[in-house]
Amino acid sequence: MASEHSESQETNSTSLVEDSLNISFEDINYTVRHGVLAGGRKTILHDLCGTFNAGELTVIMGQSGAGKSTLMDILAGYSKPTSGSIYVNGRVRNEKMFRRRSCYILQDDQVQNMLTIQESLHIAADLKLGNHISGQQKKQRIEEIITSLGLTRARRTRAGNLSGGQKKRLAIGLELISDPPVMFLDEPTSGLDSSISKQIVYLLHLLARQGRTVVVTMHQPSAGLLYMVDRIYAVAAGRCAYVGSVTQLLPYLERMNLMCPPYHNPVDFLIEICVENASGLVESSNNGRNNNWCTNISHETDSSIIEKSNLSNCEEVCLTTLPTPKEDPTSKILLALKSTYSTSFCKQFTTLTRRSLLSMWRDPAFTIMSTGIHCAMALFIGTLFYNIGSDAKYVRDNYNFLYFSLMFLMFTAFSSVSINFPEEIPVIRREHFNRWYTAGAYYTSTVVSALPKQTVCTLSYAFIVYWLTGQPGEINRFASFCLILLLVSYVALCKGLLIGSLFNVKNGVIFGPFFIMPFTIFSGFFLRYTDAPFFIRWLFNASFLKHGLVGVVLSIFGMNRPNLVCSDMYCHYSYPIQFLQDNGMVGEKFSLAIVALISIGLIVSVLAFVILKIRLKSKW
Ligand SMILES: Nc1ncnc2c1ncn2[C@@H]1O[C@H](COP(=O)(O)OP(=O)(O)OP(=O)(O)O)[C@@H](O)[C@H]1O
Repeated sequence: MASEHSESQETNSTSLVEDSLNISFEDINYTVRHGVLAGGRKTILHDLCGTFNAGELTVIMGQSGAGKSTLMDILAGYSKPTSGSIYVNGRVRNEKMFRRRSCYILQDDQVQNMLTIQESLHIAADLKLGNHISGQQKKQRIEEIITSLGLTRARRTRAGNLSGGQKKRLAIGLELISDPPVMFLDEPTSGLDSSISKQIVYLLHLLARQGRTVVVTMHQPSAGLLYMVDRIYAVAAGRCAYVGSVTQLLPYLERMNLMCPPYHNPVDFLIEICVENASGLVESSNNGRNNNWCTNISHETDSSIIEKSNLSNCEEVCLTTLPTPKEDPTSKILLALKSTYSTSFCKQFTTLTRRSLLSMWRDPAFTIMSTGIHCAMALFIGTLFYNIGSDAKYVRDNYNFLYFSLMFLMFTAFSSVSINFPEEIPVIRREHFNRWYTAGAYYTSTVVSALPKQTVCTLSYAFIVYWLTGQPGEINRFASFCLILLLVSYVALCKGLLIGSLFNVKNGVIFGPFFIMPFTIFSGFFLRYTDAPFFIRWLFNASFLKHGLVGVVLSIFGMNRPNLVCSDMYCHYSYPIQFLQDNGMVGEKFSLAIVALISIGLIVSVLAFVILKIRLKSKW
């Protein structure tokens, strides 16, 4: 096969003019580390070869653990093979170019639950088509997709309320916006009943018939689906057991004296006998090189397929209005762009922020609950420390109140993001891989759209407690107090994003406190900076809570605050300067606390972004 392929790199110009992309691969090996300490390696794919053509629906099938998803990941460009080559129309694949012409719909595909089908498609069109396609054309494209995928009646239904089949169709529709000629789908029918599975496979069959190369993995396609499948690629323990048409499968097996019982699904039979006859099958298929059994690919008419597969319920899926890639200029307009992404960073950022805010607006329960909790806690704390602010007798209590406020805001901001953010990762992974937006645009929009809620919650809390605890009625002190609380909650929010980027929800809940608790120890509240051993003092400077505590204490007791009234015989802290001195804060500066908080916030944000980027690149 190698000789058939030109070794020249696939050039941009050739990709631009080609509407159909045939994919072939040669000697694909994939090895992973097996046991970090043992240093062993495990080979998952062994010298796999094969060809998947445009205009055909190819199903990669095999037992669980055979290596289907691994092969699919490699073909889609999601992971790199350890060795081997992939060709597009006979030329070595240019990965960057290929990713612009293909899409990958993952198994755990998730959509934005709070948005309706129509809104999701509009956002996808804004991100994937940008300003290169006019508003009118975008609208027309969305209408075509909605009609073709049979989603007209559900167009105003939120994705979270859609059935499994409708959700899958929406996921496919979102990628069809930019009309990629190559589509990869990992287990598109998993979790769906047989009638919905038929609908999905019929849709994929029609998409293939329009000239696309459609490759899907399926554990074990049922007999009812096989009429719509053009090519089967059976994987057995990382090797190819059969490549060819459905109709040729039985003759292929019979030639090897493997007789499928009458009325038995040949695919089920192949899967059953795969293990014990693996070596013979792999030899016979020449590990995917033997294309003799592909000659009879039927290309049956739609009416005969509908009849044979009993597709009466599926008439709603009908691609009559969707133009074929040949007729549709969208893909070519997008390919002519120099950049990998169709839209600028700004456009991606504004569209993603709009989407986040819209989702938040649609699901106000979380925002209302958060604000409610902040207000309720503020009332409780305000009542507990009622009117202590101007009395020298309660300076210690006031200090405790200030520290508690920082801790409360830190934990609420941290946990709200560290729990919510990991749930978004599967959506971001798909959209980012399919070049909707850069990781930077997504990350920036996430931070920016989280700020309004955090600001409202923090200011509600600050306003209530400041007033109830009877702090000085000076606008600049109140403003400084609010500013510090806001900055502390923003830094905690960024730390939440960092943990959310690193861990899933479960591990985030377990490990999150380990990441945040050390900052409480080095805040200066439990152990004063001046009392700490010399070699750990730097940890105080790295603790945002220390700078937060300095900031709030200075805003209440610093800035030349006059002496406090004493309601007792003797008050040790009638002179605010005395309190600052005892807590080692005399030399501290409010402006430095602000600078330190902003710097720590920026460092944590950058770290969270880098981790998110790494996570999106890897499968972790
Ligand atoms: N990173 C890895 N480390 C160790 N083993 C791995 C790794 N990735 C995949 N495997 C193993 O490789 C084999 C093939 O995995 P793959 O997910 O491709 O199978 P599959 O055919 O798609 O299975 P399923 O139908 O259950 O999804 C499995 O045995 C899996 O455990």
